[in-house]
Amino acid sequence: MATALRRLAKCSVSARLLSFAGHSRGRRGHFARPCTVVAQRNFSSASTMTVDLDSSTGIAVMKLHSPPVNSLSLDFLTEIAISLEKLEMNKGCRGVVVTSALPKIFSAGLDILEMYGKSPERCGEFWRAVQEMWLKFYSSRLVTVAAINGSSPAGGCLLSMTCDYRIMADNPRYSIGLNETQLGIVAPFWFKDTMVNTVGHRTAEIALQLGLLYSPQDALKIGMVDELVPEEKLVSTATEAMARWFAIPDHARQITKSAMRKPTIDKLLSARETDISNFVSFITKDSIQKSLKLYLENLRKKKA
Ligand SMILES: CC/C=C\C/C=C\C/C=C\C=C\CC(=O)SCCNC(=O)CCNC(=O)[C@H](O)C(C)(C)COP(=O)(O)OP(=O)(O)OC[C@H]1O[C@@H](n2cnc3c(N)ncnc32)[C@H](O)[C@@H]1OP(=O)(O)O
Repeated sequence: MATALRRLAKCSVSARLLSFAGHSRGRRGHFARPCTVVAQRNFSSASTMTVDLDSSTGIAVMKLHSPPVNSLSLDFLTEIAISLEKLEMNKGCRGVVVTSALPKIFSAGLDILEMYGKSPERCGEFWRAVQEMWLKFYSSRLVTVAAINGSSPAGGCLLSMTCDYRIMADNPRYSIGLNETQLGIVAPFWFKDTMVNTVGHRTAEIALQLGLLYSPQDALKIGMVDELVPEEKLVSTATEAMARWFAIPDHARQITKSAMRKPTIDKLLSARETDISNFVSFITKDSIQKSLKLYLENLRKKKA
């Protein structure tokens, strides 16, 4: 099943590129299994998330549910990317709210177990799926809002930064940021570019080098998130925020989004294979594997 999903993901890259600037309408036939929208019905087949599209508002809510921490494994990334692709293909959908179904955690970022002790081939396949998820979200024609209802380190922060707008639960126990350097790894250029596009160059420089994780209040101060609300109001605030974006004609908003993001997207598209081989050679180094091992042990010790 997961392999079939991944194959489908690979085939749909061209569809994603067409989706820029409003060319996506009426392309439902591109999929072997077009999704049928029923008001308030869940149409996701994956067990790791639910996707509910309200056809009266055009807003879908994607709730990530991959216990214990929504870490982004190869299969989970593929399911997320395909779920977004299905929404993209659906004329009735104009926006998506991404949130977590797990308590206290939005996403723990990339699944460290996908990067530790794996073959170079598997690491390459994993990295392609990370790229694909980023490309799909960053280039989405939809209005994307992250409703961050828990901690969101590294890849979790990246996922939220691909969205057009971020609302976080105002809970000082949660944190968000690109903390890669703390694991002894390096955020690749397109993580860095997404961060720079979100918070500006100087803040990104400090945040990335120190691998900082911010409290919601501090994340608001630096512009990593746009709004803080009490947790129980998160999804309702996200759907309300969506109304402001829906008030703008879709084509004007989509072309503007494309103009803002296209240079960053093109940079990865033109270096995709090199980026994969850089990742594979970096992550499979003995020294990096040792850092990851230590980090995993510390995570486990923290619990004991
Ligand atoms: C030259 C450059 C070229 C190319 C680029 C090269 C490299 C770039 C490479 C990689 C980029 C990576 C980006 C990432 O996303 S790395 C992942 C970073 N994530 C983290 O650091 C988060 C770690 N986790 C936590 O901080 C916490 O778990 C928490 C705050 C999310 C939740 O805390 P809790 O106390 O609620 O839960 P825990 O007890 O800590 O965890 C439960 C369980 O889950 C396991 N786990 C946690 N996070 C991960 C993860 N990211 N991947 C896999 N597994 C994870 C944790 O170990 C526990 O497992 P056990 O129950 O003990 O088995």
